[in-house]
Amino acid sequence: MAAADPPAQAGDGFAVRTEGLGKRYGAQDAVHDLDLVVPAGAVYGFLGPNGSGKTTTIRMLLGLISPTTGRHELLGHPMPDGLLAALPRVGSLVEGPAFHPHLSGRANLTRLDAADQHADPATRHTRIGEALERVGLTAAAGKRFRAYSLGMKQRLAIAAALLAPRDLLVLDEPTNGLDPQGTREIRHLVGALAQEGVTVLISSHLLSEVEQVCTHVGVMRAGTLVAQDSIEGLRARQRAELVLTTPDPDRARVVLQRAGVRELAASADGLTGTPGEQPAERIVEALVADGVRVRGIELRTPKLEELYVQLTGEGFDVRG
Ligand SMILES: Nc1ncnc2c1ncn2[C@@H]1O[C@H](COP(=O)(O)OP(=O)(O)OP(=O)(O)O)[C@@H](O)[C@H]1O
Repeated sequence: MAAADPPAQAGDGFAVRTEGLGKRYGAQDAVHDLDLVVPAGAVYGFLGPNGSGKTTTIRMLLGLISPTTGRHELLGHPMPDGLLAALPRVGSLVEGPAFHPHLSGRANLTRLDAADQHADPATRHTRIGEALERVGLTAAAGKRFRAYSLGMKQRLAIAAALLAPRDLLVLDEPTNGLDPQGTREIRHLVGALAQEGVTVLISSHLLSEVEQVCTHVGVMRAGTLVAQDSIEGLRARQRAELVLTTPDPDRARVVLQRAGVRELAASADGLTGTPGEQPAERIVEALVADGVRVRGIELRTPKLEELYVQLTGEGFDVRG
């Protein structure tokens, strides 16, 4: 599969690139002026609350619906003209293939593979065996589809998307409705595919489900892309906060200002502020040297989740 078949060169190193892409339904902009950039080789977490426009975007990217505005490229091919050239290298899980409940996982894949006019019947058995192996369904291959857990069903759908070698895999909410174990399995699978050089675009309304596996994220809010960056880039935007607990806030304020701490604000039991270059231990030294009684000091880096809540204006569901 993709391991033995190196990814074709995506255009300028981008698997997906959109410019001013938009979709209007009546008076509603479901997606507005979208400039999405998915570097080749990335695992791109496409995040946003329900209804923020992720599925509409994915459907436009895959040519399932026509954009109202803008343009986009898929694996370097301008759409829609390059659809036939790009699509064979793109696997997707959007609505999911229709599986037959009474047939086994293997038999379902055989039906799908047989329906693909580009698939060589001579290598079908091997191809299906490899796809099942890849998603960890070899042992359950003979089980009827209806007896599969939701996680197994999702993995079978990914196996179906992997029947041909792919450079790009687009997964729309693949962890939706899965238990933590099923979610971990999908994450593990995405990580393994990325290791093989497959670019993955994975949408989710749950940051916590994709954060560990993503190299890049894009955040949608009400049809607009409100942030797009590498995970490191996003983390770098996070400003640490200094939280000082002291019964001497006035004196502490003077010392902290001198130590380069900005945006000082009174809290119930001390002060908070944004630290400058000085490390925490130097700040403590300075406070103690000036007779400030330090009951507690903490340098807190907000979690990425908090940034997303700010960006989307509403909380993501966070599974505990
Ligand atoms: N065919 C359609 N006709 C009219 N409105 C639509 C259509 N498809 C989507 N929308 C609207 O566009 C907006 C974006 O929907 P979309 O499904 O893309 O969001 P999403 O981020 O994928 O959310 P979810 O996770 O719930 O699927 C929503 O307000 C939705 O109601």
